[in-house]
Amino acid sequence: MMKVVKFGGSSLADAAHVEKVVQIVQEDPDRQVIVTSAPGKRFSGDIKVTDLLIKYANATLAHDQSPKYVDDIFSRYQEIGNAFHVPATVLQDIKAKLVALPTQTYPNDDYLMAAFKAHGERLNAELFAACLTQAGTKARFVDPKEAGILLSDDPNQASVLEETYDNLNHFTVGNEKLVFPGFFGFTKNGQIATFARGGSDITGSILARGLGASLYENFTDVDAIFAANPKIVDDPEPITKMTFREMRELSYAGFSVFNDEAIIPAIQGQVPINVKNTNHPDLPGTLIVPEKDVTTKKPVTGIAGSNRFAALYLHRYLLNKQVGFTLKILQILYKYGVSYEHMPSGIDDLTIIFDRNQLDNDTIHKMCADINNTLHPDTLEWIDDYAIIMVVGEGMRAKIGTIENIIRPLADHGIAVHMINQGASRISIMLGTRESDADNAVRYIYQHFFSKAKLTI
Ligand SMILES: Nc1ncnc2c1ncn2[C@@H]1O[C@H](COP(=O)(O)OP(=O)(O)O)[C@@H](O)[C@H]1O
Ligand SMILES: N[C@@H](CC(=O)OP(=O)(O)O)C(=O)O
Repeated sequence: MMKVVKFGGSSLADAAHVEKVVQIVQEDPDRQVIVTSAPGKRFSGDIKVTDLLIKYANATLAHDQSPKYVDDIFSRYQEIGNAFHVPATVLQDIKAKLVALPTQTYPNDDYLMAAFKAHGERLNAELFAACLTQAGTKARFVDPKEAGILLSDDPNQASVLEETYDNLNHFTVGNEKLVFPGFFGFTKNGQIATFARGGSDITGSILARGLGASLYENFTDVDAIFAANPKIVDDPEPITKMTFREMRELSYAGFSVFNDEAIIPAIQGQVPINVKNTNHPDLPGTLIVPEKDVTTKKPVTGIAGSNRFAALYLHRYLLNKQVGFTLKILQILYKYGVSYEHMPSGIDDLTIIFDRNQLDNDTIHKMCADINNTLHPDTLEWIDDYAIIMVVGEGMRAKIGTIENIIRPLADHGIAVHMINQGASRISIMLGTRESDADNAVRYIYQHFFSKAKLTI
């Protein structure tokens, strides 16, 4: 029985939190592999170390050599290191690595950015291994290079290469605690590459699969994954158990508590995930498993909303009769290196939904002009203000009429629904709304399905 345990930035933000993390690691001998994020926000309005490193990278690119960037970052590690009385050499080494970042050579600015960002986790893993050792538990830092965590050549949006799992298969977990930095790995050329933001969850999941863990524990700052984002809905119900499929859809659509790509390695390795609170480790948290008992009494497990989308609406009469129309659109997207998220269609209409974070204004402009010139649609409209609401639940499969219960509260409150996608996934219904309506849509749907009076129906 071996557990991989990941601690998010909120769990490692300062010495008081690191103290709790040390206790959590020490109280269960199965917690042998630890994954650390960079120190996160200590209070609302604080800046995560990853964001401080991004500022430092941008300053370096702008030839700004002010020492304030290193000072701000180093002070975060120093506060933790001093509280644990780690040997002076540990903190000296952290400072030296930060100072050296601008002097290294990088293939281009994107790789420079990746290397700077990765040091948030790298230095925190080194520091945490020293803190554990100080607290009497034998621990060592593991470089992702040593473990063979190989990533694609996308420096800031990398994905894991399959060889990683062969490499991890040969990696031995002994008696000492192993502390891995999350968020980054190495390309085959030996360059640092990071996952997208929030990617330390992915590292934990890769290690859980690759090292054959019995459980992947993901420690954060909430008691559970709730049925709706607690920043949108007051005091939402905790989800005690959900399936991998439910988690994947909910995290895709806004449950930022668990990165949406991070579920994939856990699914491949069939490793259950337990999301728990570092501040209340005795609570059960949320268990994410391959299958669960389904009840139609509670068809909806969670409701998520995300504003990170944009849509291209296209109307042309007899679109359904035109051979190769969609192909031509896809060729244009391919030409600009753009992937799409969803493409719901009618007889004469097509809506293409994009992840807005993947697109800059120049690309949007050129892509729309190309579509206009090549396909001559009757109407072409770019909708920048687009949100997706996802209502998810394994129980929806067997329950008739759920769609009505989702739409009715929105209609009652005057919220327009621009798109409904039901059927593609059997366990979710996706709605498109204006960004300004997204939070209220989540609130009204939540109220309908989770208020106690409604549940007894
Ligand atoms: N449905 C949800 N349930 C719980 N937390 C959620 C949900 N949706 C969004 N969150 C947010 O996710 C946060 C935890 O994720 P994150 O900030 O990435 O933590 P960490 O620093 O531990 O990686 C919570 O503080 C909460 O605000
Ligand atoms: N530190 C990185 C990676 C990460 O996963 O962080 P966290 O576990 O705090 O979400 C980020 O801020 O994106």
